[in-house]
Amino acid sequence: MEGHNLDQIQTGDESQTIARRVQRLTLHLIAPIAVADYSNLQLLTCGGRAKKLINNVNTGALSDYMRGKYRDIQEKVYDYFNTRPDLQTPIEISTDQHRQLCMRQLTGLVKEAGIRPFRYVLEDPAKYFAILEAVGSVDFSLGIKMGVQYSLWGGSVINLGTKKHRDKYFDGIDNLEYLGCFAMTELHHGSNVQGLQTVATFDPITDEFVIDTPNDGAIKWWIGNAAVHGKFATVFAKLMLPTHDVKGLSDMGVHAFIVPIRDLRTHQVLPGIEVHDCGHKIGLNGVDNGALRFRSVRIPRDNLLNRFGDVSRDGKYSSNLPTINKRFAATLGELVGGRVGLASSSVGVLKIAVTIAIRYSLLRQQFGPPKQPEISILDYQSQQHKLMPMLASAYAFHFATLSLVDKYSVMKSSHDDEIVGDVHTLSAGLKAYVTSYTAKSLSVCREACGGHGYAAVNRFGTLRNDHDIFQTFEGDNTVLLQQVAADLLKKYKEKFQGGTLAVTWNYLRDSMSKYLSQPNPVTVRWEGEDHLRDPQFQLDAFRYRTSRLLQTVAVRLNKHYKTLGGFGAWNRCLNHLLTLAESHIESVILAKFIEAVQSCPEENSRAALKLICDLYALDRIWKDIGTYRNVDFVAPNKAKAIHKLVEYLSFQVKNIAKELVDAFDLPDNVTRAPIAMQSEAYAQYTQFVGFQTQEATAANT
Ligand SMILES: Cc1cc2nc3c(=O)[nH]c(=O)nc-3n(C[C@H](O)[C@H](O)[C@H](O)COP(=O)(O)OP(=O)(O)OC[C@H]3O[C@@H](n4cnc5c(N)ncnc54)[C@H](O)[C@@H]3O)c2cc1C
Repeated sequence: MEGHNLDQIQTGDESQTIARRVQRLTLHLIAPIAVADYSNLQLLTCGGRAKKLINNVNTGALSDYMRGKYRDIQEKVYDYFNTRPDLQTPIEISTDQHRQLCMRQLTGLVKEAGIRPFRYVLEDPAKYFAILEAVGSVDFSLGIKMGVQYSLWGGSVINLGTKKHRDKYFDGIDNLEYLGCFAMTELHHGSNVQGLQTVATFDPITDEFVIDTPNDGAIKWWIGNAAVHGKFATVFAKLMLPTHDVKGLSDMGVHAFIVPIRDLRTHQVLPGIEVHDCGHKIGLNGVDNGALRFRSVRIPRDNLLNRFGDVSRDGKYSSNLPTINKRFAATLGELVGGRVGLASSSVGVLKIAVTIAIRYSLLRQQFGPPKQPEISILDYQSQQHKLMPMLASAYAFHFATLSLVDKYSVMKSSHDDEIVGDVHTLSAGLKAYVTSYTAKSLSVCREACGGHGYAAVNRFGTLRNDHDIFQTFEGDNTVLLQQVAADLLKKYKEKFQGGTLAVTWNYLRDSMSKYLSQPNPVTVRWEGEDHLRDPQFQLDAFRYRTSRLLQTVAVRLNKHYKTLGGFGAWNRCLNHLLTLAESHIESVILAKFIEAVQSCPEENSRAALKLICDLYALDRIWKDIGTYRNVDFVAPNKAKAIHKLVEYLSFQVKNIAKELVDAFDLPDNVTRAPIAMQSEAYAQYTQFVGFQTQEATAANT
């Protein structure tokens, strides 16, 4: 690293200076306390460009730009829990107590604070997601319990059902009288929903469905709210209709049914239903996940959620959708809201973690030049390298998920087919990409805070454990990314057959030929800062990579198809397909970030956003520099210039890191880690473990 910076210094007497510096730098490694000349090191790090530093950020203006239109309701959530210390989750708590506390938190939110999220699931999804993010920052178990109640159980009733279901269940779901579950996953089948085995057989004599678990592999597993609190479950099962042929029954595919599981008055589990507790988990222990087995459980025909398919009194099936696959896609399609919520909540987790790590890194001092004060650990290039691209990513994801939420809201009101398709793919991709990134970053943040990052009170343990499963539920990330890749391939095929392309993927239509031609031998060598910081260059680089990946995987799939068939060919190219999906999602994120920079009305905030957007883009290019070099998109000199610029931008961002995390506008009662308090952090930390304040100690002696 240092050698690379030293390249900038040319000739002559300076070589001796360089030698001395190298010696000092080496000494620094052996005996850190003996570092001689930090200011020189700083200059080397910045490549002498300190004059261009952005030194001030208008935090208020930036925060206003970021906060979106639903910050007020988030503040209402924060304020409510701030005034109710009895509802705050202690660091150490048993599973049973945590579940009860989580239930009291949810009841308090709805009945005492008067925040009724359910109506927003349909009417104003953006407001619903804003509440979800705020509630998650109180306790992620609470966020998930609320999500199970309103997006999963409630969402399935209103999105998969019809007016009669809405009329009957809306109020009870809204006021928590009808606590419910979403029972899709089984012991043997999670990702492969079409493999579900639970059956719902229509009995024309009694006009009922009979729900059965045919074998132990079909036990509903992991069902939130089932172990303790749920009264109802939306159960996903194969709808079987009696026929008059030899088969006797016809499988109409997976449908959703409302099944009461506990008595509304006594809370006893109803006959024919067996419930067991999935037990203590790695995280989210405030949520009571359970397993359900059904033995000839009878429910009225009306309990079929019949928006996409219905059964008449005489046992005739009807649907506007012609095939099982189309009905299945429509059913699952209504559930994408959960993914949108997880993607934006995951950004909320990332913001909290980055805020704690950066505030502490600014406070914490270790080592320094001889006879000079110690320096903040954020002044170390390595700490900047860990945290500054992460801060830039938190901003990038913020704008990308805001735009996803907006698009989802439009989809809910317009039902426009093109937007529906776009939201499905985008929600799958962003959920997968953002949650994977956040999960990895939580460990980096913990490590960046050293030993104090390991204290449970400083939050990284809970954040990491609670968030980890975001990568799996609402669709396993690896499976979701394949949906993105499949969609890109579909669009690619359409392009070459002359079809139109959906909005988000427009760049494929506009630029495929440009990106698939050989890179210009002159521009691959351009290394000037203005060029590298030009959004057009950055977007071109991202899209070039995606287009190449898309074209090469299409060729490979085609080749393997002949010998391996569709499934085998897909599996042979799977890693390639996943890289393609991630690359595409990164392009979408960057495009949204660039748009957000350009739309920012206040100059000072725009400059700060431009800086972190450049860092986001160039850091991603640098992380994948092997690919860019392999295809000669960048020449060696340009690769080196990108690396230098990433370090320089990280250094610049470091100078405004405090303001950038302040602009997230997360109050201390949300971040909560004593080491990240905005004042007296060390004092708050020492008091947490039991030491008195210095004033109190003095008064007692
Ligand atoms: C805490 C918690 C709460 C939950 N809450 C609910 C709930 O309320 N209701 C509900 O119905 N479900 C719930 N679930 C279940 C959750 O939705 C499933 O766990 C999830 O869908 C993944 O399914 P799976 O566990 O069967 O994993 P699997 O599908 O078995 O995946 C295991 C591994 O195999 C890989 N894999 C699978 N298929 C492929 C493929 N095609 N290509 C490449 N790799 C593949 C995956 O990437 C993964 O690494 C919950 C789970 C947990 C842990």
